[in-house]
Amino acid sequence: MDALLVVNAGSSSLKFQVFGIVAAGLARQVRGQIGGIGTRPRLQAKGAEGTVLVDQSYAAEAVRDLPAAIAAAREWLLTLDGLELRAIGHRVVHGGPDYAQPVLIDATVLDRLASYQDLAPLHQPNNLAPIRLAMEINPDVPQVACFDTAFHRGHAEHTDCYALPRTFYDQGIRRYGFHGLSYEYIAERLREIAPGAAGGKVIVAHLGSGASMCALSDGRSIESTMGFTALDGLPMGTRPGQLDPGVVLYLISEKGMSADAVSDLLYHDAGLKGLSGISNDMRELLASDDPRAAFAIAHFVHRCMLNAGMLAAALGGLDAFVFTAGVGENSAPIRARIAEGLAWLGAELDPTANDAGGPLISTATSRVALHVIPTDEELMIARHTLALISTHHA
Ligand SMILES: Nc1ncnc2c1ncn2[C@@H]1O[C@H](COP(=O)(O)OP(=O)(O)O)[C@@H](O)[C@H]1O
Ligand SMILES: CC(=O)OP(=O)(O)O
Ligand SMILES: [Mg+2]
Repeated sequence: MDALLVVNAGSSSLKFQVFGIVAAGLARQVRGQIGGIGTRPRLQAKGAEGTVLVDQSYAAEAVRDLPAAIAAAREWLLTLDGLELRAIGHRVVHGGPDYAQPVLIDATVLDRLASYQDLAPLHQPNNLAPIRLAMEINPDVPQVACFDTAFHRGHAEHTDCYALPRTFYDQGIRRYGFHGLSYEYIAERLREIAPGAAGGKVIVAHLGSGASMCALSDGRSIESTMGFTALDGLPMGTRPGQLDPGVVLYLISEKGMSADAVSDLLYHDAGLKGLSGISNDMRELLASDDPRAAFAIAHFVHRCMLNAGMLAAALGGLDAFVFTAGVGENSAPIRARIAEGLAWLGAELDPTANDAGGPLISTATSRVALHVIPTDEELMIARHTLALISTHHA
């Protein structure tokens, strides 16, 4: 069967899917991930009918980082039979000022994407490594890059800029926003499951190891909590979210930290991990009775509530609020606490529906509909990849 492989390297997970290319379009064959990288690594994959193909846990040291996860996933994928690889679609977190659409990758494109490495150090190297590997091993298989930033590129310029002299904007120092493939997928799903709200004012909260929110107006992104890099906005597993830039200046000039040391702090040792001193993994914090875990969670919920208010202002109201990604899809207690912070906007949680995981978790009288929608960045990537290789070969 002709097949398309999709690779999505996140900050704590490597997700992958294999699709058959059939007359009707795409037929999912495998959906898998290695999650809990560096904490509780676990390779899981399911087949077309949801049958478990593999479920294997590793010691934390065995899959310490994304490159190790890529190697482990590759080893497992090579055991699959009967698939003729026709294309590979990749999530590439940063598309910089150049890419507002998915692109077929060649050496020139790859060089340009590598030049954004410092703008997404947690992701871009891990997004590009499998591209280079596949170019070496299968140079004839076309590869497509799909960007987290692309969905936000329609933002109005006055929302997309920092209040810096104009020349900085022209140099590409802008509020790009991320998780765009997830938001694009949710906007599509909303049109199917809640067409009324989909045409209105919606906030989508992508709460995973990386976390952000997006304001959707009639299905288009008009604002996001992330900016130039994926450090801004909400607190995350190991990133602080919004931070006064004065803190960075102070650490360098007064505390003698090098730029590398500050970068390490902001990408690897801050966020839930830094604040709790326990873990970057929300599951471990929820399970802990250490007060520092509760403190980190309280901070996370507080910042989610504040950022939701900001995006509601950008939209001029709110019709629906969507929870997605690892925490948003799986944690009823976190959803409940964030929903409490949306009560002033007219959101009313249905606790039974929330505990059952949704999909609709608001009461019948709630003025704001609350949804849980599992995201599928890989499906979005597969569609873009198929569309690009089809036009390219036509
Ligand atoms: N049942 C759960 N309760 C709370 N948090 C969860 C649960 N399941 C997964 N998570 C959180 O989701 C995170 C992973 O989300 P995911 O969207 O896959 O992240 P990423 O793509 O950024 O690596 C984990 O770090 C974990 O904290
Ligand atoms: C951009 C980003 O933070 O991605 P992830 O949530 O997959 O780490
Ligand atoms: Mg992710």
